[in-house]
Amino acid sequence: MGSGEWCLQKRDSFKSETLVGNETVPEIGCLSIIVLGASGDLAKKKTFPALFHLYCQGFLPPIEVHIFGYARTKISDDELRNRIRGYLVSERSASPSKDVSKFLQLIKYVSGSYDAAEGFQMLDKEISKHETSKNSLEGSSRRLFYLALPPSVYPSVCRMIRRYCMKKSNLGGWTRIVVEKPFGRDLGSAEELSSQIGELFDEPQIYRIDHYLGKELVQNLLVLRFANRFFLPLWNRDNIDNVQIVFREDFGTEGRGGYFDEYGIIRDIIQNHLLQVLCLVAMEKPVSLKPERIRDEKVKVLQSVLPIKDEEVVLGQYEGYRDDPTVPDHSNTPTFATVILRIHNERWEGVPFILKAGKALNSRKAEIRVQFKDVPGDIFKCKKQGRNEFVIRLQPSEAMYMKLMVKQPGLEMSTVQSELDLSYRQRYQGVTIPEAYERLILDTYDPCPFLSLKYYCLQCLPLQLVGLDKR
Ligand SMILES: NC(=O)C1=CN([C@@H]2O[C@H](COP(=O)(O)OP(=O)(O)OC[C@H]3O[C@@H](n4cnc5c(N)ncnc54)[C@H](OP(=O)(O)O)[C@@H]3O)[C@@H](O)[C@H]2O)C=CC1
Ligand SMILES: O=C1O[C@H](COP(=O)(O)O)[C@@H](O)[C@H](O)[C@H]1O
Repeated sequence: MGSGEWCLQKRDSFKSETLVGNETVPEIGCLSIIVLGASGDLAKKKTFPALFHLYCQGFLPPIEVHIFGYARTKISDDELRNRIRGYLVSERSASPSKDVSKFLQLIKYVSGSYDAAEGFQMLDKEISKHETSKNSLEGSSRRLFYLALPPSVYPSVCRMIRRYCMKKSNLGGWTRIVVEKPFGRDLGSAEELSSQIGELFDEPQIYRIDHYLGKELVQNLLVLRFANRFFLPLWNRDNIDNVQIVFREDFGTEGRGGYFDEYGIIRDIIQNHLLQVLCLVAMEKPVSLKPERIRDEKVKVLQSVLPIKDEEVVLGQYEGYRDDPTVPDHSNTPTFATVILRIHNERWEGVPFILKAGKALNSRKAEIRVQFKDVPGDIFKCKKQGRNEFVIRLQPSEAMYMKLMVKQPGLEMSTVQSELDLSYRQRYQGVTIPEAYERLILDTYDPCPFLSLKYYCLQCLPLQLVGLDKR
């Protein structure tokens, strides 16, 4: 590759193998992806678009794949297709409108409740019909159930899947379930949920996902921290003054009040997305990239977090939140929160980790801002111009930049703050960065050979560990 040219390494699809007893069996059966909660926000904005991107790249060959939507809302196949059509945009498609139409034809919709046999029996019938039409051998079919639903219905949905939608899997087939955050409301409910799901499915069948772990620059954190000599000696309390991890969104609940009001911004964003990022910023080097080893280091960070002080929490609710018809009139659910976490260990003692998240703010941004301490003995008197900062912008427009002091070009010896800027759009021109959900979903049915399975699907982080469960 010549200098200045960059490309995104393309990942080849390959035929996975699955372990049946002591033998590995190739996965040859057809694949059904079932999106439960297909009428919802996540399904429309993230799940179906991610499936579309995978389709455009050849990771969902129509010859072996079918997609099902399931929810209570009574709509036809075409109505579901029309709801999601506008969200299907792919820079990787040579003929977008043709691809959209072909992709939408792969989708079938089944309506039913989340706790009654009838709907799931109907769903099973439709999936089986598709498997038969693809001549999939009994025992070889793969079924991926994606729960784009509030966690309150996970247990009943899992019971229904277990009872009515499981098939033999002795010829390389499998049934997997994907569950979203927030995983319960607090430690007690998370543990209860875990044991309820654990009674129905084996651990390798369960994927608990947090899509922030699939974002390009969150993925980059491990590389950045542990493959660069110059960050190693600086990444500690001697040099870092504070770390800010910020999520801002410029829209409100938009009809999702039924889900959001039950959880609030802390459970929706801070406990999962921002804590996962905090763990990657603060943890020690794991002994390998195995998911269990990364999890071990994250848990150590969380166990070192001190109970949060009331005076280090700010909560708020945006004006107009209660005007959303899906939000109860007297709700006091926070839509904004700032929380300071303090990690009581050798590396981070005294360094505040400031976590901020808010909906309906004036801009959309997610970033990590590492602020360094002032230089001791400042002979240039440049403190007022700002400190060194290292910023990792997760979105929009992925970038990393370092704010640093330089000499103002010219005859005088004066200082000015400038930036070393690695903006991805500029640096990796022509490269399309995958959406977080693309990676996550692909890994649930076609694990990457270079990374361990479940790399992105780490255990949930209990709220109680950091005392967030009381809010
Ligand atoms: N939206 C997003 O951007 C993201 C969401 N998530 C997670 O995905 C999950 C779903 O989120 P989202 O799609 O936004 O939520 P929605 O509020 O849109 O709910 C999804 C669907 O679930 C059904 N539903 C909603 N509330 C209830 C309820 N109380 N009981 C039973 N069914 C209900 C509805 O379908 P019907 O009535 O037709 O059955 C709805 O269309 C959540 O756990 C969320 O944290 C994760 C990442 C991003
Ligand atoms: O998990 C969630 O994330 C989305 C924001 O995701 P992003 O990738 O667009 O940053 C948020 O809107 C939603 O409330 C929450 O459930």
